[in-house]
Amino acid sequence: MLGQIVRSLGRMQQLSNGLKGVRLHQLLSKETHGHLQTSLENTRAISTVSLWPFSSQPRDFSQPNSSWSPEMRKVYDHYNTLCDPDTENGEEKRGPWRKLPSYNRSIKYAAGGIHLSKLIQAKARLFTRNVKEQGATFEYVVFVNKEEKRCVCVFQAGHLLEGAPGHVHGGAIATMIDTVTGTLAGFLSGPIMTANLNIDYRSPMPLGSVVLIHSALDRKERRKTYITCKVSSTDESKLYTEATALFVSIGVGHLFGSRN
Ligand SMILES: CCCCCCCCCC(=O)SCCNC(=O)CCNC(=O)[C@H](O)C(C)(C)COP(=O)(O)OP(=O)(O)OC[C@H]1O[C@@H](n2cnc3c(N)ncnc32)[C@H](O)[C@@H]1OP(=O)(O)O
Repeated sequence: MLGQIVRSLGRMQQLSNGLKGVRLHQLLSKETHGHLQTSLENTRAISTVSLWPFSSQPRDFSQPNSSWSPEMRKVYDHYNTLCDPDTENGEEKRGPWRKLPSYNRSIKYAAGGIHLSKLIQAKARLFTRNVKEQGATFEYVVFVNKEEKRCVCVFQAGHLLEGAPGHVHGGAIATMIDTVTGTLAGFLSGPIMTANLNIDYRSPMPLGSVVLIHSALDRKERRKTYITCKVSSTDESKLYTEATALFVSIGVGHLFGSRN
């Protein structure tokens, strides 16, 4: 068995060596190459979150899927259109809005530090993206406006997030607030951790709701990034939750027990 694995690895190595120097378009059909090229171009535009340390192509969980309600899709389309480039005098100009991709794993080894077993490291998944059934928990997509230092998340709360009967669990709402404010803080300040989160729950959020989570930079002070957050209905007539969050910038060693 072990011998078989070693031989397979050897064959893969030979194949990989043989492929060196071969261009991508020589390996793929014209159409596949075109799709890949477009998706690479879209990914390149997103500066801080595009480094993917794994060998396989990751799935972007923030793409529309069949569980999305018409309301979720409509708001997504609205913000997605803001990300489209404008053409002026035949020249493409990009506005300040970007859609951020969303994967189900964080950066290898930063998932929990070197003290975790290889098995746990391999199985670790992002909390908000760890249920396979589409629409059951957190369906969301984040759009960021770099110039205005703010972002908006369109969030559809699934049936497995129940807290009070028929309504979304406060911890699930806190999770989304931490995720969205943390995404913005990370986008603006690089590696950070949540130091403080204050939440005011203003009205109960029915399960299945589609809501907007607006986050904005309040201020930066040395290593501290302060973010404000409001959760409302998509027409912004109903306020569900308000929050403030503090993120502290960390060095690479922080998650490994070192202060450097
Ligand atoms: C790709 C998907 C993206 C999803 C984004 C998800 C984001 C989610 C992020 C998280 O949920 S992280 C998990 C929850 N957070 C933690 O586990 C953090 C645990 N706490 C720590 O690791 C440390 O306490 C922390 C990094 C927050 C700060 O420790 P440090 O030793 O680096 O900082 P230090 O104590 O020297 O404080 C630095 C500054 O922050 C201030 N500070 C620290 N903790 C504070 C606090 N809790 N409240 C108020 N201020 C605080 C502190 O007073 C000081 O202010 P000054 O610069 O003015 O002196």
